[in-house]
Amino acid sequence: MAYALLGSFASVDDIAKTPSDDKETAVVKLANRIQDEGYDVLCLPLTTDQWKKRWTETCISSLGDEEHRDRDREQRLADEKRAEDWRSQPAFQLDEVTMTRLDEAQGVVVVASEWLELDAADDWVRHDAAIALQQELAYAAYLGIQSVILPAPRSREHVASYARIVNTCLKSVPYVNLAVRLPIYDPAKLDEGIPASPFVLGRSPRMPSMSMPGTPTLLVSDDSRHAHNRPGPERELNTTWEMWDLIRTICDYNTRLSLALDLALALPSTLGVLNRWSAEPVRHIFLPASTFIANAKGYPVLSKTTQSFLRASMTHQPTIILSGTTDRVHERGGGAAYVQYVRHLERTSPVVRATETEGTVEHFAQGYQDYLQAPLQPLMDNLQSATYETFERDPVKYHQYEEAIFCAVSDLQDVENLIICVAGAGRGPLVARALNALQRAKKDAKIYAVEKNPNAYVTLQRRKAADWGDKVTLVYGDMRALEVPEQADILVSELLGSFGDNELSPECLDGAVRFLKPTGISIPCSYTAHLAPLSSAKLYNEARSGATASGSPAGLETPYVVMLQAVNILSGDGPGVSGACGPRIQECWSFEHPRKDALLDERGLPFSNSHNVRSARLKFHIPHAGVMHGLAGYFEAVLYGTIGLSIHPERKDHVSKDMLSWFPLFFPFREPLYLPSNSELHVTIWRLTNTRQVWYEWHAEAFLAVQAIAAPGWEKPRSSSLGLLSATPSLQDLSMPSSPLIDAVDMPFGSPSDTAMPATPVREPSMARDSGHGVHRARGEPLTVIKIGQTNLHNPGGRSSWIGLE
Ligand SMILES: C[S@@+](CC[C@H](N)C(=O)[O-])C[C@H]1O[C@@H](n2cnc3c(N)ncnc32)[C@H](O)[C@@H]1O
Repeated sequence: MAYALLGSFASVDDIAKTPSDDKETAVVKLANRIQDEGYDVLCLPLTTDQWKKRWTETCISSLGDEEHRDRDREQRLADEKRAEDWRSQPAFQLDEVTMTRLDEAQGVVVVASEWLELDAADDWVRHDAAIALQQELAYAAYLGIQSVILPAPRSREHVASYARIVNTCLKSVPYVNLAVRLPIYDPAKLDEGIPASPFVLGRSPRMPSMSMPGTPTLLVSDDSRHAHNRPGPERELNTTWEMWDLIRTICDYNTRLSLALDLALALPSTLGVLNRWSAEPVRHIFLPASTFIANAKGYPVLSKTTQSFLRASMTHQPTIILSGTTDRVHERGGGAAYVQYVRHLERTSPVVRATETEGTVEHFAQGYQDYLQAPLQPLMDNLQSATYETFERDPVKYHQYEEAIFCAVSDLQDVENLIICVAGAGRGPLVARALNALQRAKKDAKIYAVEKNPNAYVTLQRRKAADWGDKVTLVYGDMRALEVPEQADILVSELLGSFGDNELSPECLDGAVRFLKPTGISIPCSYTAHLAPLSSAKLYNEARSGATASGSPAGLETPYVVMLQAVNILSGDGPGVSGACGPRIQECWSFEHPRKDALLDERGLPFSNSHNVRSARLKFHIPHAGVMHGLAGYFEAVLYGTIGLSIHPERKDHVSKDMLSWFPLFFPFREPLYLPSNSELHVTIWRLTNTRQVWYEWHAEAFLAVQAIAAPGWEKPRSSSLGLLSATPSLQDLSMPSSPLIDAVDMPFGSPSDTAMPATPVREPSMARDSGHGVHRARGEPLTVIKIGQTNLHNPGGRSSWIGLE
């Protein structure tokens, strides 16, 4: 099965060089030829150099710059009239477009005129570029083209203008998918002495030729050309991503807007930063032949980082667009070598391998990746037979249970008349596993199987009649209310949800523990909920579409079960700016069984559910800037001894590899929360309850460390008893902050330094990085932590989502 489509880029020259005849145009011939060469998709520019020439003459030459100031007035008026005519009725001439027929346009990906500067500093250039882009998109829509790659943004300064134009285009061309072309980063900016591209700073007349899709260069800020302000790689990488984040935010996360990542330049080895693209809608990847290096035999291969990146990108099922493959950039292999190599990367991608290997979660979950499902409510609802059947397909979960029962039974060698109670038996798989374990341990026991689902109870009766006989006694009813004739030595249950307690295992086992002898064993004996901050534009959009459809925030205040794929966990291991951060994925709370602490009534039941209320406040270190769309929830359970169940991403393979039964939980945020590099995230989550329901509420705050530099106008005290202060900075001393959000930071208060002075945004070069593990102070420069953002309180009072106790 192919995960990626392979695209071949044909330039205007390629089209011109391909002879056409009455039956087939050059474009149709090229499309057929590339299919024979193993490609799936033809990618080509929509317009020709004639269009660029006319647009440049019309819109740039008429601007009246130095060169044209001397022309006579009449000529200038005529030029301006021509431009106005075009603006009021934009249309192409025949030779300005590469395609005119529907058969040419079928299935192609087109590149809009890459020389259009939608983020030009000049208002007129920008205005006319916007009209030109709309004209191109309208023409693409006329031909039924579904995918258009937009000209790349080039200026951080004017990217909002770029985004505004793209948003207008998304509204005016309703059916075309647009992709923003973006290099992952621009190493030229790190290389002092290399002048910024004339393409970036200059106006359109000096634009490069369109024979190849030129790799766009980003203009971070004009200051970046000065050595002392040069951005580090992290900032450079952040800038391209932040541009994308701004564009998609201005376009309100439009699902027709995606990314065309440009891999023309060698990738940095900072893989942690590259992970962020996994949470973004990467639909196309540009891969020119020049990106490849030659191996020892002269064949084209990619650098290790690019290989890993491409392999990981297969989750997006992107169209990988190769260009220049016939230009003999490499000695050996010819054009076919590039195609074979990319297909090899696809085959050896871990995600592709996992998906194609039977028995893995990835194989089992095909079609469910990033698909939001409402969690089961097995207490309130009666499950369908098909749902039980899906559970029963997981060999790992039942194997773990059998091992746990086997070990517990073996440890109870001395107990006579052993009794096992399976609470919530469903269709009976745990009963069958308990019988297996007993046989293996050469022990006899009486088994009680308790089930409240009347329909599953019929299946249990059938199995008792056919397989189990007198060894098993069935008890129909709710374990919180019924009585069993005798107490058990081992209580087996599987009432766990993706977050451990979210299918009300604690509440149900409060009732079932009455069936257990005081010395008895509960399998599971404990379970723990875990959380991690998550970025995923896809999940946010999915949850939001539910909320928009219903007109209430419910969709964004409901935890979902979801097989996570196009996501990025934003946290990293490390102490963070406060020094108090926990690991990348953190424990929230635990439940233990049998529990010893609850006060019980005469029937052995707790008086209220207050003992099952929980809360957690977690601090996460955020090494790389990202947008948080919610929290990923996981659980781990100890069944018995060292035997457990885990969906914790870092431990599941050690504890219960290839277990299929649980996908993680996703707690969405109503609004995305921007987290700058080296920030700190504080998450508070509560498990709350009343007599009828259990629900979660969640909230997050973001903090950033800044150095205590005085605000402009503040004067350094002549002698500071605190001894903390650096010299009063001038305004020029404050270089551009690494994130636009830092500009919006208020003066802090309540921090130790605020008695002496307010803090202002930090000067980035003095914020030393601890190899991605937090920020430490540069000598003599104090850090203060300021709050930079927060979310709403989600699901207050369980207004949008809850789990029913009745
Ligand atoms: C997640 S299913 C597990 C079923 C089975 N043990 C298995 O592993 O396939 C949980 C089962 O517990 C039952 N259940 C949930 N709460 C219960 C309660 N309070 N009393 C009795 N049965 C309950 C449900 O009807 C369901 O059959």
